[in-house]
Amino acid sequence: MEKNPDDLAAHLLHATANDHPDAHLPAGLRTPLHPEVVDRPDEEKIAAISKHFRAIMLELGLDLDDDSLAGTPHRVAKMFVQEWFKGLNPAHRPEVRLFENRYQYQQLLVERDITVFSACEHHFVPIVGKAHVAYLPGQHVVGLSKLNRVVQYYARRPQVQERLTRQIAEHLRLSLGTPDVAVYIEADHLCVMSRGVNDTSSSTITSDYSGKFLEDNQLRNEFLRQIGK
Ligand SMILES: Nc1nc2c(ncn2[C@@H]2O[C@H](COP(=O)(O)OP(=O)(O)OP(=O)(O)O)[C@@H](O)[C@H]2O)c(=O)[nH]1
Ligand SMILES: [Zn+2]
Repeated sequence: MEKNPDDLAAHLLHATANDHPDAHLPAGLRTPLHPEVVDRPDEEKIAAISKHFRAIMLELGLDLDDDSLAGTPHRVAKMFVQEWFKGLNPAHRPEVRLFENRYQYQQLLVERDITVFSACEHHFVPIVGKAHVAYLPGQHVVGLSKLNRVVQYYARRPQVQERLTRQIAEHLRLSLGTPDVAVYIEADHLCVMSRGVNDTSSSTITSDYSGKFLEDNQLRNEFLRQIGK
């Protein structure tokens, strides 16, 4: 039985300010958030982060009066709030628009090579990679760009790749109203490449298969073939 794709939209519509922004996801998949800070306006967050980052730069011994460095605390704060971590703000959660599947397209649909820019939550350095997502349409098809937008929404947070993969898969299952979803992410972690073990050649692969992708090896292999694996 297909779940009504309006369920997620209805839930989000009725979510109150006190709800966790990931309240639609199972508890273990929610990004750990501090309840009092989530609702602060962007301008307040940028001002506070800017102040703290300035202190970090001073501790490093940098001259904040230098004309090239003077604006850096504000630049970094703006980048964190409005770009790198914009997925922490539920105002940026994409609306997943569905269309009636009048043409009865029922084969595999793959959106491949979706750019992933994220950040490792342990070291706050970039995770860069590609996501490949697929689903089997039922009564509805999704506007293609919404698949990219869902990936980007969850990527633009401090992350671990496993949770990112599972959040995307769960969100797609809910919003598409089908369990037949596959998510595959391959990414380079700057925390592994540029420090610690300093390994510039290893990369990390994660995947999430559900519904027919779990039951049907042929379908899963076709997905993997289509993404060049
Ligand atoms: N499971 C998982 N681990 C990650 C991810 N990104 C980074 N890590 C790891 O998080 C771990 C943090 O381990 P710690 O031992 O606390 O940190 P550390 O001393 O900086 O570790 P090293 O990187 O080994 O120097 C490291 O092993 C990282 O490689 C991710 O997406 N998933
Ligand atoms: Zn890291």
